[in-house]
Amino acid sequence: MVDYRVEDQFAILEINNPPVNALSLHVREGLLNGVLRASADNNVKAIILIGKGKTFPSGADIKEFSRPGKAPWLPEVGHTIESSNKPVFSALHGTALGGGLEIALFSHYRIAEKTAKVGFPEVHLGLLPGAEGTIRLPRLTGLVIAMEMITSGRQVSAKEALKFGIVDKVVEGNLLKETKAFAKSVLGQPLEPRKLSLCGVKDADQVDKYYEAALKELLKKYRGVIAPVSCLKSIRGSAQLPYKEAAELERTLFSELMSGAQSAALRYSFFAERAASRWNLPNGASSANSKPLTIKSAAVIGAGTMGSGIAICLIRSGIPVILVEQNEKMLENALRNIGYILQGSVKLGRMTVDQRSDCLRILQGAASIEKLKDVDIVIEAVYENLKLKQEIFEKLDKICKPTALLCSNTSTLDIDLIASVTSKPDRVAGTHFFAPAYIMKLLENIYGSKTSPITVATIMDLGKKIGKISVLSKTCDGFIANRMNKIGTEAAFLVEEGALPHDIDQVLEDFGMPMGVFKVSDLSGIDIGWSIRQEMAKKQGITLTLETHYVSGERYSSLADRLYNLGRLGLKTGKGWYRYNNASNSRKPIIDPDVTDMILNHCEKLRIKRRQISPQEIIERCLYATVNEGFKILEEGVAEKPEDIDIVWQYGFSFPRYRGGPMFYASQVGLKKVYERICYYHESFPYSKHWLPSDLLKKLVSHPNEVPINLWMNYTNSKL
Ligand SMILES: CCCCCCCCCCCCCC(=O)CC(=O)SCCNC(=O)CCNC(=O)[C@H](O)C(C)(C)COP(=O)(O)OP(=O)(O)OC[C@H]1O[C@@H](n2cnc3c(N)ncnc32)[C@H](O)[C@@H]1OP(=O)(O)O
Ligand SMILES: NC(=O)C1=CN([C@@H]2O[C@H](COP(=O)(O)OP(=O)(O)OC[C@H]3O[C@@H](n4cnc5c(N)ncnc54)[C@H](O)[C@@H]3O)[C@@H](O)[C@H]2O)C=CC1
Repeated sequence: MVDYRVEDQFAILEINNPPVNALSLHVREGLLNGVLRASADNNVKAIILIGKGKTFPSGADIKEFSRPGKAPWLPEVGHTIESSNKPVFSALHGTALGGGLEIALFSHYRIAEKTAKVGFPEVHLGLLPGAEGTIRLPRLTGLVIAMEMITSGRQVSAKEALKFGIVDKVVEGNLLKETKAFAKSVLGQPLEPRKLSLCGVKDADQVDKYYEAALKELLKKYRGVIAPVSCLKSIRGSAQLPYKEAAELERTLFSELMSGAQSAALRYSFFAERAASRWNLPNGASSANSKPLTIKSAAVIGAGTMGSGIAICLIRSGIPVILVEQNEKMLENALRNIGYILQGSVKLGRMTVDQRSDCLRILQGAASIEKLKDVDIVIEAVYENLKLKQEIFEKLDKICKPTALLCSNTSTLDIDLIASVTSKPDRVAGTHFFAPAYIMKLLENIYGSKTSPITVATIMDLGKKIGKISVLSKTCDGFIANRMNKIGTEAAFLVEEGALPHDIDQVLEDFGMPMGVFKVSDLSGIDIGWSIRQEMAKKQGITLTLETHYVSGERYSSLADRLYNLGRLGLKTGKGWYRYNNASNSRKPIIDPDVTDMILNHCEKLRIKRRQISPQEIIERCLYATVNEGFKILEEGVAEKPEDIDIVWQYGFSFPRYRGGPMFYASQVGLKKVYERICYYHESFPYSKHWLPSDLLKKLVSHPNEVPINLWMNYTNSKL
């Protein structure tokens, strides 16, 4: 794991632990033994630590954090490095992160290859750099930069690291050769001034001021997240306490974070995200054995909200797009709108003026689909209407080249029904983007019964290329995301039973959702849900009234229909579940007594006796109903593994990452407890079929050994 050799009186300790040279136990042992051996060898003048392959160590081995660890610990390795009688040089390339950067900070000198990046990403894992990173970095950079780098987890370039004083030299070419050359130039100089444990923090007298300012920012930016604040406390300790005591404080804070629920969820999320990019189809095809096609050109049909956003995602990644609308006028409007959106990105500093021009240069409009014969992929984003989509796919089947992939952005429709009108159903799939498509990171890809592995591999790969997190779902009504989301339904029932919209929103926001469900509904428009419900009723041959309380034996809430009838369509009309001060263009929701009156009237008419509802019930009703559906989705193979579901929720619905996702959350509460509450709610609400307990969940609770391994979370010890 650490190769030891002596060259030109340099002991070279080459860390070899692919893929990212994580500091696993054997690497720590190798470093410790290597430094001791070199220190005792009279033929060695200096020691060089370097990574083999693509990087210097990118951190501690996160997998080791979930099991009891073993000494030597990183701080012990670090102090052995610092107290060596020979100068130690860390030669950085790739990504020197976390524990990797800490090892470098224990070294006496740091040389970075020009393209290297350094940083402390621990905060993203709900941790702090616990091998004295919070004590050492401020000694090099001063407090402000250390606070910013450690609480944000930002990686900085070699050039910036040089400016901040983190590295001593930036080199080009052969890193080892350049490090030796640098080493020769400083050999013989005293080591004491190079030992950070002996240095002070230069702006220590300003610590209270910097701490207060940073804390204020953090509390605003990372509501409910604890690691950034712990990072800050530890950095404050670095300035206020003697080195040893500061290190002890850091250790205490690190242990608190490590044993806490937030870090467990964030570490799970790190691996879950990577696991979601791996997929297996029932026919044995998988991400490991299927190669994607290269997508060099694309077409998007329908330039409304979604189509325009999808086109932006593609052109931003350099993929030329033909955007198709119904007529020239609509096309012109859409192209102008895309120009404005990109202009907004320039204003926000997300792209340059030149990049915007490059994007627009590869965007072409068309008012007919006849022009699509040469494109590699078509993404259809017209209205959510099966007949219309089938007509379009039938035409595309005739016009497009035989190798072209034909994809739909449908949010609910069965991909098999869309594919059935084509002669090449193996080339048909769903590519479900989330609104706004040019911002939201999730791409939920959907395969039908005939979709080929190449098609799946290509859309999963395309997602990655355009900067999305791709997750694969089998086709079904609503796929993973929309099928599982029971929050809105249960929230409306809770309002009928006694809660008020702002009570529910507050509880969901306190849980960590960025916005409560009623605020989201106002933002997207009350009319959107209304049209979906009307369409559904039409399909079933039902007429919905304001008194409708059951539809086909299922409980139904007409509260939102009442809002629609009152013209309260949400933010756009200045009134919805909340009121908005449109005169001042404010998007701030204001609690509206008229809505409370409307709710009370509704309940009176339907003879619903209202009662006090606790925050606990709100969370249980909204989340456990969702979790129950999640288990049904797993059972049916719609999602292959729980990690896929949690990643869909994190990136599609902004579920707080520090809670892992609904499935992880349920595992932390305890599946047995969740199951019991689901059974209780099923008994209480027999007319809501989403409370019918999932068989898989029942089995996990009663006969866990009979459940296939992929239906367990791999990266956590789920509690029963
Ligand atoms: C008696 C008791 C006494 C107790 C005393 C205890 C004292 C203990 C003190 C310990 C202090 C430790 C302090 C510390 O500083 C902690 C850390 O260092 S935490 C880790 C910080 N580093 C990171 O968070 C980096 C995470 N990785 C990345 O950001 C990216 O992987 C990276 C940029 C490095 C590379 O990206 P890319 O090329 O895109 O590759 P992938 O992301 O796909 O990764 C490839 C592969 O590698 C796995 N992996 C990556 N990083 C790690 C890691 N740090 N540990 C383990 N595995 C890692 C990743 O999961 C991928 O594998 P898959 O199989 O695909 O999942
Ligand atoms: N709006 C949302 O939040 C999301 C919507 N979706 C799905 O995306 C699809 C599109 O939705 P939106 O963009 O919201 O709808 P939209 O109404 O904003 O846009 C649809 C566009 O399709 C165009 N169109 C209709 N028939 C056409 C044809 N024959 N040829 C070319 N263009 C045609 C319309 O002129 C319109 O501009 C739907 O299937 C929807 O379910 C998916 C995810 C989120």
